[in-house]
Amino acid sequence: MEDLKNKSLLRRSESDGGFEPVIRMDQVGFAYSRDSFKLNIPKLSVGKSEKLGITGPSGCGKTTLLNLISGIIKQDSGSIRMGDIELNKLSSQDMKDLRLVKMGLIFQQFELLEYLNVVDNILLPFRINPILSLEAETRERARTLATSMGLGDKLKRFPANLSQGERQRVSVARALITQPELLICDEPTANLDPVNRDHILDIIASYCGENKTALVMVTHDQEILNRFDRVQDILEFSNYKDPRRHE
Ligand SMILES: Nc1ncnc2c1ncn2[C@@H]1O[C@H](COP(=O)(O)OP(=O)(O)OP(=O)(O)O)[C@@H](O)[C@H]1O
Repeated sequence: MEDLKNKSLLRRSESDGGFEPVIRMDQVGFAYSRDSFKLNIPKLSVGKSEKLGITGPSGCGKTTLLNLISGIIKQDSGSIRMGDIELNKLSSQDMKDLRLVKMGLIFQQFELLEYLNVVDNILLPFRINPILSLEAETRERARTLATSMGLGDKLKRFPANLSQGERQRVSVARALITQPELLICDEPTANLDPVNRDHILDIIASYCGENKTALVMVTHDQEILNRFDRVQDILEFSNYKDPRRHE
């Protein structure tokens, strides 16, 4: 994708005033196979600076939704757009590039590389794809980001020598180092104690607030959902039958 290679898509539009959706789904249908679990999403969008919480019972399709938004899987029908880019029209390489440049992903498992130290784990997006060039300024930014997350004295440590909360802070910094327009989080604090949970959520919220980054986060935790502008229960969009509900 030439635009991405020229990095013109790296720039944010200043004219969108925050109302233009960063991601927009229309009439999206998805099934892993016939006669199985299905998602049907008439409309769902997330605007610049908006914080959308995603919830619903286990198995109702929350991770599937995140995988659709991040282009890891393709919908069967309908459209998913990021700005004016229709995701399913991209080749798989262009989709990977788009994901790398415009999206930050944070998961429940921290997914750090054990043989890289804190700074090099944060810089991973720059190491795996030539469309992002690793400059001295980026390295400095990684150090500053890590320091702002309380990792300033651990920049050269390897993941094995970090606590759970520290590991997740590294993975948050790695998701933010590319200055994404959209941050996608799948239960990012599920493996953390309440103190570390609140610390990570505060870091994410303040980053998104300062940078007008759109946030989509899956969580079961009602306390976390209270922090969001909007909450969407994915059960509404899926044919999943919740065993806890009696007809
Ligand atoms: N690769 C796959 N192939 C077939 N079915 C799948 C696949 N991945 C998930 N499913 C099914 O799709 C449904 C939705 O799964 P998904 O992981 O999106 O749910 P979830 O709401 O994120 O669940 P949890 O809260 O337990 O993580 C489930 O019924 C699951 O069994």
